[in-house]
Amino acid sequence: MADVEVALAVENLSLWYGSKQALNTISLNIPRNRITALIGPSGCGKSTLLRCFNRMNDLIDDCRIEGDIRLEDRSILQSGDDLSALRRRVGMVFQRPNPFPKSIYENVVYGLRLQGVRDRRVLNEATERALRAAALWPEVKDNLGQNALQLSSGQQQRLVIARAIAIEPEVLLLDEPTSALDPISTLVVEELMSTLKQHFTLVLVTHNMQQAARVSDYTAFMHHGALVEFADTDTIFTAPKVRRTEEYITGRFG
Ligand SMILES: Nc1ncnc2c1ncn2[C@@H]1O[C@H](COP(=O)(O)OP(=O)(O)OP(=O)(O)O)[C@@H](O)[C@H]1O
Repeated sequence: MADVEVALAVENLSLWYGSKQALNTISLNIPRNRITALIGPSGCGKSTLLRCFNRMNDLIDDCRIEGDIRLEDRSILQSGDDLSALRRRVGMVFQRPNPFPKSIYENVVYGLRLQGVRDRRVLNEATERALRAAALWPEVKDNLGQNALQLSSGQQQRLVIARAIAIEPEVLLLDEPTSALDPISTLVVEELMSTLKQHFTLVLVTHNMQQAARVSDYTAFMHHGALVEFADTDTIFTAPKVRRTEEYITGRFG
């Protein structure tokens, strides 16, 4: 990892839901402009760690965090911090496509309108740019006024990605973004991730080890809230250093 710059630095991060510890002293550096996959058996803490990066866990009562996360060298866990500013910099896409019941156009410009952008030309250009980047433009360019809920689920997921990137975040968090999609749409979104990393840092939670192996540059294997091994994806899948990683990727548990 000597040649890559760090987007997110996680330092001794621990998290409790009430008395239950879900993350245990995790430290790792998420490289900029790369795809980092978080893998591990159900309940190991993947989504919890992902949600720390845009402080979605703040919504949960009884959630306590120790340690630190730095985004481009500045801590994001300070209590006085502006959460909407953080979420502009760290966007998120969920398992089920969740477009708003509005037109395709209004979905894409949603974040820009919240920021007070009114200039029609700016909004139009941003819409085309985001939809092109999300590999959806050719399919929808003549129907931008159509209700987003009429799109297929694969198109909806690409629209949600367009909505997230329209405000040009630095980091895009993807929580099992293809698990509700058919195999063809899954491949389209996987190809899309590979092009998006030119502009964004991507962090991907996936249950699908083939997907992690196909699309990610780095893989973090987690178990029982701890980070067991973090390395470039080839190393994790072909020559892991820790026995538990090897047992997991060869399907011996999980
Ligand atoms: N809101 C919550 N309140 C209490 N416990 C929670 C909450 N969210 C998650 N947990 C617990 O924290 C642990 C980690 O959950 P998390 O969802 O991060 O795991 P995961 O690896 O993403 O799992 P999966 O692959 O099944 O989605 C689990 O034991 C889970 O039950």
